[in-house]
Amino acid sequence: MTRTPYAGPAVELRHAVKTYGEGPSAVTALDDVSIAFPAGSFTAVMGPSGSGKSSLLNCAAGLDRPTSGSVVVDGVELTSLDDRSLTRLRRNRLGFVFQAFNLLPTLTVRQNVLLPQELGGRRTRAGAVDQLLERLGLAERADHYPSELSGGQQQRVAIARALLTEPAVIFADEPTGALDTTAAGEVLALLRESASRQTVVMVTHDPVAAAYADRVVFFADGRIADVVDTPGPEAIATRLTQLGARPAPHSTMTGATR
Ligand SMILES: Nc1ncnc2c1ncn2[C@@H]1O[C@H](COP(=O)(O)OP(=O)(O)OP(=O)(O)O)[C@@H](O)[C@H]1O
Repeated sequence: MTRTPYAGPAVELRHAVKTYGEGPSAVTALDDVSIAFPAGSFTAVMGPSGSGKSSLLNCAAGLDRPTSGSVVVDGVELTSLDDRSLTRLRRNRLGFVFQAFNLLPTLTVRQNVLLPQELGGRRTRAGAVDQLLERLGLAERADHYPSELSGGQQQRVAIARALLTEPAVIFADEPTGALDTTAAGEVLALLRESASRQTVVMVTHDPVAAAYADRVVFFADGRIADVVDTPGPEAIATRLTQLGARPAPHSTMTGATR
């Protein structure tokens, strides 16, 4: 079946509200949030701890459902999908990269990259994994195990795994949180490069990491406090401090930016 390309934003939240709990102890993590992530863009989401970044990511990626409002991903209204269809859309159209690389230690690099496809019972085009590993500088590592790789290499394997299905959107949650400055720079450059084909939405506490994005969305108290196009790390750090965030413990502010 051919799919008509969808011309709208890759991800859009409309009046999204996310409330945890009920009554007086209820917490509003997303307070009427409307935002669109254009196709092919790279957006960093920042804000103080508890400001709603993970809630945004989880709702935008269909890992959680908003209490009210709507989420449209790649032209599909997520709130209208049952759990099975949502899982299928996540598998086929979305990629995920987390701080913990989430690789299986008993599988090689190649097997780790292929695992989601195989679990989903799908075939992979011959040569697709090798091409991807080549592109990500991992060609020599295809038959190695995660314990034989550096942190940066492991995260690149996780990115290869996320890219294999050529998803519409990559959601990254603190992808450089466990990496040193050099490895973080390599991973961020890869995400940047991917953003020409995929849309990337990345939650980070690190102003240097955020400076790789096309724009930074700042959250405070469950609302969007600011959206800034291509700010530098210093401007990002200043805005974060104004919003009440403490400096990130693992910030790579001392390292080079793009
Ligand atoms: N499952 C949950 N149950 C109850 N409250 C929750 C739950 N998840 C998040 N919250 C609350 O919702 C608010 C927003 O949380 P969220 O995790 O989205 O923030 P965050 O910006 O990602 O924070 P951090 O930077 O610390 O990860 C916080 O007050 C948090 O305590």
